[in-house]
Order: sequence, then structure tokens, then C-alpha cells
Amino acid sequence: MDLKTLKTTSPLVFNYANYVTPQFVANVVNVVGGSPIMAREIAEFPDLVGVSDAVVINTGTWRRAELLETIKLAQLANQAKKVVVLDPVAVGIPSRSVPVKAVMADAKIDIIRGNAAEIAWFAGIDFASHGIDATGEGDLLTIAQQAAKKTGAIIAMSGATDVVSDGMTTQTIAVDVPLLATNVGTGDALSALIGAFNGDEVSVTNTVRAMAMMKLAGVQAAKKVTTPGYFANQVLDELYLLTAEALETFMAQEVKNGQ
Ligand SMILES: Nc1ncnc2c1ncn2[C@@H]1O[C@H](COP(=O)(O)OP(=O)(O)OP(=O)(O)O)[C@@H](O)[C@H]1O
Ligand SMILES: Cc1ncsc1CCO
Ligand SMILES: [Mg+2]
Repeated sequence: MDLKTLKTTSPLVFNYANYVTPQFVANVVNVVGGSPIMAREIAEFPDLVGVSDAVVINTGTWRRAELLETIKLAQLANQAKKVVVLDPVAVGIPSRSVPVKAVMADAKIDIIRGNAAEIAWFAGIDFASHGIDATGEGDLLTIAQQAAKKTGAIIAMSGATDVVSDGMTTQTIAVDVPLLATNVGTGDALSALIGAFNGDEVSVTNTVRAMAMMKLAGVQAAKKVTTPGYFANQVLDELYLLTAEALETFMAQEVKNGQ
């Protein structure tokens, strides 16, 4: 959906969140006009999936005791034809790949949002990382395209250059806003935003809209504040203020087709 539709229909985004950043994630969904809800109790999943437009699974603070529940959640969303977004935090660390492999083996993931190192793991390409951060360099387009082909999911790779690919169509946004990477949870929130924009239909375009929105909010915030604490709040304000027209203009200027 476009931003106008998002604001009028207010998609409900069910976040199976990590325990580090749920407040920021919920606020990002809320300020753009969506409706966030967080839950971890399996008995609630059928009800919550039923009323949700998108399910976002973040494996950032997974626990083995909850693994079967996470898989069940993805399966319920599949059955209800709700978009499933996976945020595979630090999946390159072997212990962190356990929940990702398990969910992907037993359910269909529509969209995977991660930084370059996380996406490279799905592509089977080496890429340096440091915990939750990507630190290496590589051919970003190839990594995103390979990951899309191997997983069958739309890949939303974030960083100084954002890349979205379904394996055939690939689009990039090369706009460097280093402060965006200083706020822990911007990526987690971006995954939820992707869920919101894809709530009616899963597509590369809807995924690019979410990536562009976070990027543009970062550009606008960086014009006003220069330190991370204020920046995080300013990003929320800019997301709140951003109009559908401003987003479409930014996309017309900055979204490029990749090969
Ligand atoms: N160097 C950068 N320049 C511009 N934008 C960036 C940069 N790094 C990240 N971003 C932006 O920050 C947002 C989050 O991406 P990032 O790659 O940091 O996710 P992440 O590593 O999963 O973050 P987190 O784990 O903190 O949630 C995206 O909107 C992305 O475009
Ligand atoms: C710091 C951190 N550790 C696990 S999840 C998370 C938030 C970034 O995704
Ligand atoms: Mg992350």
C-alpha cells in the first residue's frame, strides 16, 4: 500500500519482538499511522494473527523454550494469508541461526529484512560482522539477489545503500545517513514498517516504500540534530510529519533499478 492508504487503513502489525527495542518499534509503527501490537503468549496467537495485517518475527533475543511457538506463529500467519517478515538479528553467529533455520524449514517467510552481513548469510557469501552490525564490504546487489533466489523471499537489505530484491527485480536507495545506524533498533523498526506497507499485498514496491520512508526520515532528522539521542527522537518526529507526496518525490529521485 502507499502511505496515504497506510494512514487511512492503519494496518495492524503483530510484532514478535526482541526484548531490546520493542518500545521504539511500536512507536515507529504508530507515528506513521499503523497500529502495533506485541505478544509472546502462544494461546493468543490465533486471535492476534486473525486481527493483524502483518506478522513480524524478530529472532534477536530468541529462547529455545519459545521456538515451537515461533514456528506456530509463522504457520498461523501463512494459513491466514498474512504477510510474514523475518528479522534475523546476527544470524551469522551459529547459535543465532538456530531459530532462523527452524522457522524457515516449517513456514513460508515472505520478506527477510537484515543488514548486509545478515543477508549474506542467506546468500551463502562471506561478509564481516560484529555482533548485530555489518562491518564488511561486498557486492551488495549480488548478495541480495542470491539471497532472494535461495530463500524465495523478498530481500530487504539495509545499510548506507538499501537494496530490495525478489531475485528478478532489484532496487536500491544509496543515501548515506550514518546517524541512522547509531540508534539500536532502527533496523528492527524498519522490519515492522515493512510489515505495515506490505499489509495488503507483498511486493518489492511496498518494501521499497518502507525503506525509503525510514531513509528520508533520517535525512530530515540529520538536518536538525547531530547527536544520537536527539536523533532517535527526531526520526520519530520526521516519520510522523512525512507526507505521502514527500515520500513519492524522494522515491522518484533516489530509488534506482539495479541489474
Ligand atoms: N551508514 C548508513 N547510512 C545510511 N543509512 C544507514 C546506514 N546504516 C544504516 N542505515 C539505515 O538504518 C536503518 C537500519 O539499518 P541497519 O542496517 O542499521 O539495521 P540493523 O543493523 O538491523 O539495525 P538494528 O539491529 O540496530 O535494528 C535503515 O533504514 C538503513 O537504511
Ligand atoms: C542489541 C540486540 N541484541 C539482540 S537483539 C538487539 C537489538 C538489535 O536488533
Ligand atoms: Mg538488526
